[in-house]
Amino acid sequence: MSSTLPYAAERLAAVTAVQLAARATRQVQPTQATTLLKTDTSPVTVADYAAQTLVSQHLALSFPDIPLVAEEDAQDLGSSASENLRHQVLQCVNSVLAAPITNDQMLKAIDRGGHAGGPTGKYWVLDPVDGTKGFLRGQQYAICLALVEEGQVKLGILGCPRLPLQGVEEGPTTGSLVAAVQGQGAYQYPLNDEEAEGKQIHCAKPASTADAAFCEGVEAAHSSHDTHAAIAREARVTRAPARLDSQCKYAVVARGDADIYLRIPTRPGYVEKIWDHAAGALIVQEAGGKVCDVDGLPLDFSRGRRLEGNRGIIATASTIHSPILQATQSVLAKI
Ligand SMILES: Nc1ncnc2c1ncn2[C@@H]1O[C@H](COP(=O)(O)OS(=O)(=O)O)[C@@H](OP(=O)(O)O)[C@H]1O
Ligand SMILES: [Mg+2]
Repeated sequence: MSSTLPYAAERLAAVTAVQLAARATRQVQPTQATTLLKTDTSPVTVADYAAQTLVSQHLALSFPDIPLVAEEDAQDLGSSASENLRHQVLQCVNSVLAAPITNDQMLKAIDRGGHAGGPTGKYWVLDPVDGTKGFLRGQQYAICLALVEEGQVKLGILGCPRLPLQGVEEGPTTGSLVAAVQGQGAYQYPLNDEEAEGKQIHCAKPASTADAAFCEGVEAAHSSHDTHAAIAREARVTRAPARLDSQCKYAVVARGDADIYLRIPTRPGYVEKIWDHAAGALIVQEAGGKVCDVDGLPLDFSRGRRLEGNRGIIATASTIHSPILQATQSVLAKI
């Protein structure tokens, strides 16, 4: 891609950062990954901290003045009880760096991620290991990085180490990297193959919802499988859903391996985090798809670290967007 295109320098730095982080996470054995439970009881592992360190550090080299909104902070890692974990994270980080960093540099890099987000300026948005539960099960996860400017997502990268270049099935793979810049389309590459020619990807164009394939998260606590099934019945979707962790769901919709990603909240009160959606939503839109919340509103990334103005997520091929939104609203009206 020509270096004169808008956001070319940011894209290059972001892709390299994600590749570096993906290489580090691949060295962590999921079943033996040292894991902490955060205050919200969600898990965080050596891979999450290593990936956040590497992405934050790499971005700061080229763009020291662009702040970072990222999922993790170094508070738990800094405590004396976490010395063993801290040591493992530093080892993992330094195993992929030509010039090793120190413990203090690692903690500082992680804590660069505390930016508040919001409607003005430029900031990076990072989920270092999205789908941590999938990572721990040996299933899908993704390193997700976006650039937001004046509240709009301009750039999105998904590094998906366990996602084959085609299809939604698990299997031995070198992984996929999917990238989009606003107005420039969405592209896919083999993960970690810098030389490879990118392939432009597009959402499928199913003629009707009856031909459509939908996907959803694995964890029933993160979105309501029952409500998704009711929406599928209402919209006459006949195929069983594929279940995948992480923003790999956006990637498979963007390349036409699925047509619908539903994420309907299981309980009132959960507000989605911007790092769980920024990169993926742009990628689906740049592949020709549509993304909105259950009220049909565009996702508003300008409201801070969470999507304060939205409820749930619907990402679909554009040909079936309206019937899926209608079916969602009709089902939710009856609950
Ligand atoms: N209650 C609830 N509702 C909705 N979302 C929640 C909820 N709790 C957590 N999270 C966030 O879900 C992120 C993982 O999403 P997934 O799509 O991978 O979920 S699933 O496991 O496949 O169902 C996960 O991201 P990671 O922590 O990066 O894995 C969380 O940010
Ligand atoms: Mg996440």
